[in-house]
Amino acid sequence: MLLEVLELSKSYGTQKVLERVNFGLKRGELVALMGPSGCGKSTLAKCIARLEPFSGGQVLYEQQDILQMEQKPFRQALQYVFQDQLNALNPAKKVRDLLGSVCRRFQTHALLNEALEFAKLSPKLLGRYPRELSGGERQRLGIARAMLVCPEILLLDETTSALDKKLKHEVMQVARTYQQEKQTTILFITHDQALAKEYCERVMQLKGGHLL
Ligand SMILES: Nc1ncnc2c1ncn2[C@@H]1O[C@H](COP(=O)(O)OP(=O)(O)OP(=O)(O)O)[C@@H](O)[C@H]1O
Repeated sequence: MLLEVLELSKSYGTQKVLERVNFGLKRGELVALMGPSGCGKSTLAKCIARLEPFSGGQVLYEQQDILQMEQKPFRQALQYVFQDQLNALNPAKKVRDLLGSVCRRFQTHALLNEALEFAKLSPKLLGRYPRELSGGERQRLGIARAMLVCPEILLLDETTSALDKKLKHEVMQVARTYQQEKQTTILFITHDQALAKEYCERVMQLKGGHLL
């Protein structure tokens, strides 16, 4: 297993959101995480991405406890793409700089064109601010930024929910091509059962704090 979630529990105050959740992700898998609104899907992804502390259990990446990993190798291993890209992207930076800062940080300039192509983003958009993009373009920009890091694991949190049918499929095709070519492991959080069935190898259901 590339990633193992063991007995993961998480509460916000007195509200128990996740109770002893267990699952594993193999290298190169595209897996959907579904469940009713508010059941804890984003919370689970954020715990795995170290964006939320968890109350119990462990997450192992290649058998290492993620909480023991240094920040840089951890970010290199795992990228989380937020649901709300308008808030996730720095509004003062143009697309070129938003992508460039990732390239500089990870010295992967050669990947810029590849990421643009993968994400079906026109180079014409490089001079625009995030607010000057459509919702779909912003979502794809979020994915392109994460791709530039070349992570082993991508967590896509409802990256298609605000999009129309055609764009949903475009985003999923981008994700699946990337997964197949790079053997990236993708956890795709969605409410869209048809999309999950069409693109994902398996579907996990979260309900009442447990995986069914
Ligand atoms: N920072 C927070 N502080 C307190 N409670 C929170 C916080 N974040 C989420 N919650 C609560 O935890 C529960 C799970 O939220 P979460 O966002 O993980 O659900 P979700 O399954 O991703 O929902 P959705 O499908 O609607 O996006 C909800 O009851 C939510 O109100």
